[in-house]
Amino acid sequence: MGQYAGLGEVAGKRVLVRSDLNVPLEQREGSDPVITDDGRIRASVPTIKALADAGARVIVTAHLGRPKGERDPQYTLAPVAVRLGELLGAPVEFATDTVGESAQQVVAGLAEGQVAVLENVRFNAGETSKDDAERGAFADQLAALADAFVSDGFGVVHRKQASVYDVAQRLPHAMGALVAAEVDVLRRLTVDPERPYVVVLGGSKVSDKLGVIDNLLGKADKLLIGGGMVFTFLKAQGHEVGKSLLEEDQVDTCVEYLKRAHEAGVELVLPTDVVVDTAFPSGDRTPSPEVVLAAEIPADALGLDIGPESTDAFARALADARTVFWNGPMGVFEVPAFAEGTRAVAEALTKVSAGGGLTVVGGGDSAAAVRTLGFDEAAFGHISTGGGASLEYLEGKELPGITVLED
Ligand SMILES: Nc1ncnc2c1ncn2[C@@H]1O[C@H](COP(=O)(O)OP(=O)(O)O)[C@@H](O)[C@H]1O
Ligand SMILES: O=C(OP(=O)(O)O)[C@H](O)COP(=O)(O)O
Repeated sequence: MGQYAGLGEVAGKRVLVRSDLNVPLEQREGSDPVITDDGRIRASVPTIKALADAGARVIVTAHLGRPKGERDPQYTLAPVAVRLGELLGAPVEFATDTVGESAQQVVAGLAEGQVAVLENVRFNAGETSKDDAERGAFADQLAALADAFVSDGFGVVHRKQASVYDVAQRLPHAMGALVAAEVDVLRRLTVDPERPYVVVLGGSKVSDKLGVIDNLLGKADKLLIGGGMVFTFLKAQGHEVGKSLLEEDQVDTCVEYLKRAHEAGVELVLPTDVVVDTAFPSGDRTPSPEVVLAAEIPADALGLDIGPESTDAFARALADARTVFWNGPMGVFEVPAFAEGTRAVAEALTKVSAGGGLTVVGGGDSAAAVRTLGFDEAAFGHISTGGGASLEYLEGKELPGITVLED
C-alpha cells in the first residue's frame, strides 16, 4: 500500500475512489444494456482491490456518458457495478443515487473490505458545473461520504469536475495505481521521443480535440487526421462535406493549422477518399457504404470512414515511425462497413511495435476498437484508458485532476 502512504492506515476507513468506468454500452430493445468492452472496468480493478484487501470501505464514484446533470436511465452505472463485482469476485453494493439517501445508507452499511458503486456522478448538475461554488457544494456532499480520496480515473484527469478536482481539496488524497502507471508511460512520449514521431487523431469529440493540434504541430513529425476530425479540415480546404460531422466555428482554426503545418515542415496527412452513407448507422438499417473523393462528398451523404486510398496512405505514413500516439477511431468502427480505416491504422501500429518502436493507443473507444477488431493488446506498447487526458498530457497542459493531488 506504499502508493497510498499519504492516507495513513486505510483499514476501516471510508475511501472514495474516482474511477473512469465510462465503457461503451449497446442498448438492446426489451433487455438491459450490454457492455461491449469492459477494458476500463478491468483497468480500475487493481486499485479498488488493493484498497479492499487492505480493509478499506471502498466507495467508487464514476460517470457514464454525458447525461445533462439529471437522472437519465440509459446512463445508469448499475450494469457496470455488476461487471465490477464479477471481476472482483465479490459482491458490489450499488447506490441508486450519488450523494443522497441511498448513497448514505449503502456507505453506512459497508463492512471493512467491501466495495460500493455510487450512481452516475453526472446525474448531478454540480459535477460538471463551471460555477466553482455549485461544484464545490456538490463536492462537499461527496466528501461527506468518505474519510479519504484516491484519484484513479485517468480518462477524466483533464476535467475540472467535482469528483475529480474539488473533492481532492476536501479530503486527504492520493494518486491511484492506474493514474500513476499511465503518467509513467506518457512521460516517455514527452521526453525526447524517438523519431519519426507520428500522431494519429480521429474520433468524434472533435471540439475537444481540435485544440490539441495547435501544440502537437510543434512536437510531432507527422499528423494523420481521420474520423470525425476530417470534415472540418476538408471544409477548411474549401470542400463541401454534406451531412458529415462539422465544427463550423473551427474552420478558420483549421485553415491556420494547415498553414502552420506547412511552414513548420510537419506532414499533415488528410484522407483523399472517404466512405460515406446517406444516414448514420442505426440498428434497423442496413448500411449502404460508398467510396467517394474527399473533395466530392455529395450533399446528402456523411463521411463515416476513411477510404481505401487513404488507408494505404496512412499505413505508408506510419511505416517508418519509431514513436506513435493514436487517439480516436478512423471511422464508425462499431459497424463493420466503416471499420476498415481503424483496422488498417491498428495493423500499421502493430508493425511499428514489432519493429521495436513505441506505440500508444489512447481513449475509451480507441482501446475498445483495437480489442473488438480482434487485435492482441500485447501487440501495442501501451493501451491507455484516456484519450483526451493523454492528448492534454502530451501537449504539456496542466491536468487539474493531477495538479490538485500535488497541493
Ligand atoms: N466520421 C465519423 N463520424 C461520426 N462519428 C465518428 C466518425 N469516426 C469515428 N466516429 C466515432 O467516434 C467515436 C469515438 O470517438 P472519441 O470518443 O473521440 O474516441 P476515444 O474514446 O478513443 O477518445 C466512436 O464511437 C466512432 O463511432
Ligand atoms: O471517455 C472519456 O474520454 P476519451 O473519449 O477522451 O477517452 C472519459 O471517460 C472522459 O469522458 P468525457 O470526455 O465525457 O469527459
